[in-house]
Amino acid sequence: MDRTAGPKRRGPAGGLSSNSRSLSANSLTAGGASPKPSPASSRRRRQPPRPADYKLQVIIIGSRGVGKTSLMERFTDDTFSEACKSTVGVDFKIKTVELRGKKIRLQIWDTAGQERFNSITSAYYRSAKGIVLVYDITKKETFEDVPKWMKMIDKYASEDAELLLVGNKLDCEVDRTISRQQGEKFALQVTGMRFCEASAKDNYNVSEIFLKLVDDILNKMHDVPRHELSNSILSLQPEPEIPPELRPHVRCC
Ligand SMILES: Nc1nc2c(ncn2[C@@H]2O[C@H](COP(=O)(O)OP(=O)(O)OP(=O)(O)O)[C@@H](O)[C@H]2O)c(=O)[nH]1
Repeated sequence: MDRTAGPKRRGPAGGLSSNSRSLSANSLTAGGASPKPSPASSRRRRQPPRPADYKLQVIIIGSRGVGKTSLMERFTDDTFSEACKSTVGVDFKIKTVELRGKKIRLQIWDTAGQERFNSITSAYYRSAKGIVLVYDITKKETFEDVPKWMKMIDKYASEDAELLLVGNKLDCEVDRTISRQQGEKFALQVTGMRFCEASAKDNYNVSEIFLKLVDDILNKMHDVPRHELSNSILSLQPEPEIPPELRPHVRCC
């Protein structure tokens, strides 16, 4: 499969809300003096949480130290650590998001950037409905590695997987070595690939990355009525000016 040729896939928009996996109000015990709960509260307590309408898998790939784990943890737990702990093999976290009335259980696979784990991580590409390919805007070599990661995608991922290229560490603007235009230009060459810059540290565009990906994945699924998805507009934080020649083409989240 070669994604580097052919027409661009259409980019849907998405208006959405999200919520982390949390204790349901239904799990709280009823208070009050009576040891016997009222029929209404007893009904509430027994009610199981609404099951997810969809279960989706998303994988995060990219070179060592670009911030894959940080993006995942920022999205799932709203935490950030300055410590550099290399992922060994793969790790995952789950977050449930709500998108236009649909409950989606998102399983996010965080892969090791070190090449020696490629034989392990490649096994997780096939089932991913969405792929986030990350580079570090301050480290040229991580951007130069992007074609290598594209080869992994071409080899192991489903052709239907939604792709998003992310230039992370936008908070380190002074150390930037890869311009936004370079990232956009690369994404333009790949069929249907979106592009955005983000900062796991500053929590900039992080939830947008995952929610946009989910939105795109849902758009592809037949049983979601088109009219439910057509009005979605993802609220983005303002981004730097895009040169006019690139604006109409780039699918930016
Ligand atoms: N300034 C800044 N630092 C970041 C950002 N994201 C991650 N980092 C730092 O970059 C280092 C590597 O982050 P990780 O999330 O472990 O990177 P990774 O891509 O998961 O690394 P591997 O597991 O080795 O492939 C850590 O010290 C993070 O604190 C960011 O947005 N801004």
